[in-house]
Amino acid sequence: MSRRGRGSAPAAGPVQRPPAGALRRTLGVIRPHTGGARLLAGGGLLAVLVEVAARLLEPWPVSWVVDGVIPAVTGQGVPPGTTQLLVGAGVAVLVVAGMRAGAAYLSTVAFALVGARVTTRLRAHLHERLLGAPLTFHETARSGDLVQRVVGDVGRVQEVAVTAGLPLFANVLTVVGMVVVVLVLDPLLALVVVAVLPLLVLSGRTSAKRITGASRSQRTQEGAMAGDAGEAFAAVRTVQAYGLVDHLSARLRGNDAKGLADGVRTKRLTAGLERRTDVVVGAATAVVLVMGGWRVLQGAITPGELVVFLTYLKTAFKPLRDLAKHTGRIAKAAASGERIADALDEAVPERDRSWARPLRRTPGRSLAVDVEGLVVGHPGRTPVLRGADLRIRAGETVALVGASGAGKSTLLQVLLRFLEPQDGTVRVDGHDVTAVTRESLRAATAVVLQDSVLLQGTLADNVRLGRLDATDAEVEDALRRAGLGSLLDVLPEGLATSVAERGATLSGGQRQRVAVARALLRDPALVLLDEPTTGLDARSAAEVLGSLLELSRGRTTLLVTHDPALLHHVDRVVALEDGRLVERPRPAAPVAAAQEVGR
Ligand SMILES: Nc1ncnc2c1ncn2[C@@H]1O[C@H](COP(=O)(O)OP(=O)(O)OP(=O)(O)O)[C@@H](O)[C@H]1O
Repeated sequence: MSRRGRGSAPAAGPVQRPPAGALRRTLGVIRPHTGGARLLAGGGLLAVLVEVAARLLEPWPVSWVVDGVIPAVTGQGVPPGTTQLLVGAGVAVLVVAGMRAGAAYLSTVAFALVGARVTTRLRAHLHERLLGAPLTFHETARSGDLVQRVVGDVGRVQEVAVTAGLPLFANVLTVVGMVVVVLVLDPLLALVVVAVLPLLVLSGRTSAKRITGASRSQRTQEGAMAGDAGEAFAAVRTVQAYGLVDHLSARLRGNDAKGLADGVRTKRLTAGLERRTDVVVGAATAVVLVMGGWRVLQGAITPGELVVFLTYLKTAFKPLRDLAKHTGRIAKAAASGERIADALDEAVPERDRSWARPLRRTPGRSLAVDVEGLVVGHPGRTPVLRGADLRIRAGETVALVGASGAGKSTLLQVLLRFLEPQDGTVRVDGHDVTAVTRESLRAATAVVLQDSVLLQGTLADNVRLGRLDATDAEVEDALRRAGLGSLLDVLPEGLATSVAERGATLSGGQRQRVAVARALLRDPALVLLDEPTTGLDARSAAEVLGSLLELSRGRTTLLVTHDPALLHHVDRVVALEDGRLVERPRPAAPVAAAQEVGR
């Protein structure tokens, strides 16, 4: 990933983007996924309002008691109805406490549910978008960093939205409510409280900017680290064989240290903000205490009302201190939200042309392929194919040979629409590939690559990736046709045998045949094979060859290979030379073929 450091160039130091922008982008990312959770959010909001009202009512029974008992304390006798007042105050405290507890519980549950629903949708959307992104995107992105965004960053946004966003919202409402009540009681005293607020907002804003910057940098480091770790685990055999464990661990430690430094900076900034808030609020309390006492002496307010003032200030203390704490956490979540927004912005799905139509195919019928004057290259590079022509009749098998880097795999990428022709045309069954939908073209095609990837799951699950609705019988038939019948017979759990991640528990040849079984299940009209036997020993290669012949029989097949043994079995051989395709005689014997390919 490029622009804002998809792990490659971590953004460090001062902030490049104001937190308001980061926060706005985060909210923009969340908003489309809130549909359906709005009713629940509305209920949660109502509960928050009730909780805020309870918080505002809380000190009033105390005020009644203070004002009620003062005459007795000052020797003016016990006013009538004092007992009822005391009992009433006690009941009121109980009612308000119950109201507050119930409302707080309901709002927490409601917002936790909203958070979970929205997050599930956002995560699924991000995952789908990234998985469907063009290969050019994935060529520069690091998979570990993308995983970090899908799992870690989305999780952090959710966690903070529920545990900080909600309290922050309730706290802001509480402070506003308190200011209103205090204004009604004594505008002069209220002025002191109101004067403090802009100070707090200003200091919060500046700190939030810095915290977002440090958090963003920390998250980028974490993404880079996830990228490093993901690559290392994926290549664990090479890492151990080359004795690279210490080297790669040291690299991870280096990245970790940089990330931790940013983490400490974030903590320092947050702690600074919280302590500044303490001092400002403490100063405001001192002023209210002095001025409040003076106003009571003047008779402007009652002692009970002064108690309300002071209780409000004490109660406001907590929201304000929390406000500082939550500002920091929200700034961190905004940094995560930005990373999600960046990924969504950059992983723009490839759109089919507006006139593109699905490729219609009749089951069992193959498709002819016509390549005419094809010019194509990788983004930012000079074209690899420069005027290539090729015609493959329906059902024909053509081998494509050529030196390493000649552009053989590039041609397959064009046939799969991973790359767009810069000039010339590629037709499948007479239709220009750019005028058919990618989905239908790929649905008609099966691919077997040099190193077939298996996913965690059972053997059947892995074959079924070729066609998700295939029955067990169809899966078994495909495996047997791919030459894995004897393996299936000796496996105690048969189709239900677990396959380790990336197929580590199968041999290279078996993995390739599972991939062929997967392709067979698709009943493809076009088969693309990219060096399917490379890296296998002679015996495994011969076994895989058998399954490949079964797959290509009667199907239009383009086979990229360096393996002379495969060339006997094809109808024609074409070679890629200087960006063009030239017909070659089909070798008569493996030795001759080897010489031919090795030219
Ligand atoms: N994603 C990419 N981005 C930029 N250049 C690329 C990319 N993939 C391949 N290339 C370049 O395009 C050229 C053709 O590559 P391609 O993989 O098609 O060759 P090939 O004939 O299949 O080679 P091999 O037999 O070694 O697999 C090479 O010079 C390669 O460096």
